[in-house]
Amino acid sequence: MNGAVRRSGRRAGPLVAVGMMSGTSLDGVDAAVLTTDGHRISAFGPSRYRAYDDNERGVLRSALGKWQGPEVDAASAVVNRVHAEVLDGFAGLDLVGFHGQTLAHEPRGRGTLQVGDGAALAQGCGVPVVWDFRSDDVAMGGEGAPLAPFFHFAAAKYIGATEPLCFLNLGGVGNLTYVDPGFDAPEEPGALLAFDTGPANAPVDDLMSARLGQAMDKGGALAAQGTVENGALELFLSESYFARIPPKSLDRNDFSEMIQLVRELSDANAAATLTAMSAAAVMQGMAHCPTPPARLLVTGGGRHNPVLMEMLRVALDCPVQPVEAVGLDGDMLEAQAFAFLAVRVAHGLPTSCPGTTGVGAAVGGGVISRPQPAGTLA
Ligand SMILES: Nc1ncnc2c1ncn2[C@@H]1O[C@H](COP(=O)(O)OP(=O)(O)OP(=O)(O)O)[C@@H](O)[C@H]1O
Ligand SMILES: CC(=O)N[C@H]1[C@@H]2OC[C@@H](O2)[C@@H](O)[C@@H]1O[C@H](C)C(=O)O
Repeated sequence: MNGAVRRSGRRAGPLVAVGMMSGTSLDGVDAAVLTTDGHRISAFGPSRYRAYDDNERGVLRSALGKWQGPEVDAASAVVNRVHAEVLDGFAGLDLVGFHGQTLAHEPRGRGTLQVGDGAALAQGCGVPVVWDFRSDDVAMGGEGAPLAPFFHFAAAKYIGATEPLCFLNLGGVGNLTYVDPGFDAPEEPGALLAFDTGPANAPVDDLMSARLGQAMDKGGALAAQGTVENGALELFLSESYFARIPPKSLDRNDFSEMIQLVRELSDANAAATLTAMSAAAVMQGMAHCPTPPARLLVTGGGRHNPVLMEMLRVALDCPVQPVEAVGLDGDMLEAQAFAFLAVRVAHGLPTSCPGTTGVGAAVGGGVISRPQPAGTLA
């Protein structure tokens, strides 16, 4: 283990970290290796994906929105087991960044809950694990999300961006980061503005699951056959969330009643309308950017949906491209973000700031669990 893992605040050397993310889509676990000193990305490493099987996904789904109880314990056990399995495929690591699975998120209420036990994971793999990334930010008045923006800042520097640009993650929920790469550090006021745009793939996934027993609208094939119902779209856009000044964040199921807005529509028209809602939420979000960005780089599973991507291209004034256009991996960007954030936590650096979560001052969240030597465990 590299001795730099401490909350020192001084500039420490690069570490090899793996980040592991189980997102709101409940599709599976992404894991990706990154070498970084917490400021600069030195190198990207190997990555792995492990899909949840139907049984595991069912266990996670039944625990969504719950804070405790047997469903939460069962979900936690699935998360622990699958992450330990994924981690087994990596070698030569200094550190693990373990996001866990968000089950509930109410930053202005009961808090935020990501299940998964980082201490047990550290004991199992023999490498320090950084986890519970969001709680400190929420405790200090922040939204606790999104947290990828500090990584987006480093990614903008990595690709040599000189003008302000946006990253858009289209996961179950959508989140947007405006980055001004002219600043030296992500926590400088003005360097970042970030927030959740609204629901992204979750409503279409839920529709496909409820009506057709399928996990997603693959390639936007169903939406492509449908027509957008503008009345439902307007009702959706009248939600007060869209006018709220960012930073702001969402729980996966905050907009779950959207399905009701399309209940009278055919499968194809419902898919087209829900897809248009996700795109419209992004358009509303883009209006909050302090200056027009030079480009919108799209990451997350939604970039594989050509109908959604075309809706964004038609609606926005700037080029809309998958992050692959600048050499990044849009399936692994969030996992890489939690590798990056783990190193920042280990080096005593902040992981969120007023521009990204609305927290009062820059805060370094996360808990570090180190494996205990044999014989010291109770
Ligand atoms: N080929 C495809 N066609 C259409 N949609 C797709 C395709 N591939 C992935 N998706 C969508 O992307 C979703 C998964 O995206 P992703 O893995 O980025 O989500 P996540 O990381 O779980 O969510 P979040 O970022 O909100 O935590 C799927 O559930 C599906 O809706
Ligand atoms: C509470 C929570 O888990 N939020 C997720 C979710 O998924 C997308 C969006 O909502 C974003 O805010 C966040 O994840 C990403 C990785 C983030 O924190 O940047």
